[in-house]
Amino acid sequence: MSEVVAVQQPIDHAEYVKKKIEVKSLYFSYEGAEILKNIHLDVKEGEFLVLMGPSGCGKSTFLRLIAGLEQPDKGEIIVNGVPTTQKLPDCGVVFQDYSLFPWLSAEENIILALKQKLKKTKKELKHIAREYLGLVQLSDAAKKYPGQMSGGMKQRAAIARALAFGSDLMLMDEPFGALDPLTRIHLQDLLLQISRAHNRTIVFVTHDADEAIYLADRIVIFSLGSSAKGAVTTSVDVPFKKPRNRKTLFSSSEFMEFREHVLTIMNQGLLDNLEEQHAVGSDGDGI
Ligand SMILES: Nc1ncnc2c1ncn2[C@@H]1O[C@H](COP(=O)(O)OP(=O)(O)OP(=O)(O)O)[C@@H](O)[C@H]1O
Repeated sequence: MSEVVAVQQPIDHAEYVKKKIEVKSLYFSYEGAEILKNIHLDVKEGEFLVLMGPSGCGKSTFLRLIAGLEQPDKGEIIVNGVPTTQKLPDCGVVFQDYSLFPWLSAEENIILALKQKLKKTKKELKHIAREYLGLVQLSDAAKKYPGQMSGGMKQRAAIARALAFGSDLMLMDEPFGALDPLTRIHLQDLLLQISRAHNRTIVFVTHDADEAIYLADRIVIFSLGSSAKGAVTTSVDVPFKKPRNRKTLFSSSEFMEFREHVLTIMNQGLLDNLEEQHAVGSDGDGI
């Protein structure tokens, strides 16, 4: 039995654990197509929650709703006890398009974000920006503009900005997708370290099952419903104690079994969806 693998549940379900995010009976549609239907989800303070699921099932939309960038058709999202309709939550975000201002350098992009929040001199803000660019191994690119950076560099600059922003809630949409494997490992460990040291709550989207299991306290799997139905979610607690040793974890039979379990839930969702589409097709106009 490997030393990092634990069979008992690591998540504290005691009542005093504070809820960071409460999603209550959430419905959301784009142009009449229901994307999310009746989603209920609580995220605890300090929890590392990973969202998985096939492309197009609504994971990014769900993050945008939590950030208050979209509003629910029905239901509500409460962050720190306040509905997102009343107040935009204080959160650091990394979205797939990086959202860097093209006319500002990597460093200036971070300084601009910090300026809105921290009462510090330009020199102090620059110092913080440099510190976080260093953490994501981008010190040499501080003066570069987004147009002069690769996809992976822009992604790291956006991560540095979100980390520097210092919010205790981070919403991250496939933040490591464009990175080479070594940089990805480095940033996974950096994120885990920061989340533990500062008790940050993280909601993180990935398509990579290994990354999900290594990082998460809990994985929520989104499955595509039929277009009339909206996505459904399944929540799975990750049964391995933190901090995790990557090598020991990935070589354990418990990890392989759990990975299989997660992938089975994902595949089942896809198969159910295909069957539903087939059933709808055969009831239709008999093509
Ligand atoms: N601004 C928009 N207007 C209309 N439809 C949209 C818009 N944004 C997303 N959609 C649709 O909503 C659905 C969910 O998209 P979303 O980006 O949330 O999925 P996702 O699970 O994050 O996908 P991926 O894994 O590919 O990033 C898709 O069918 C998409 O086409």
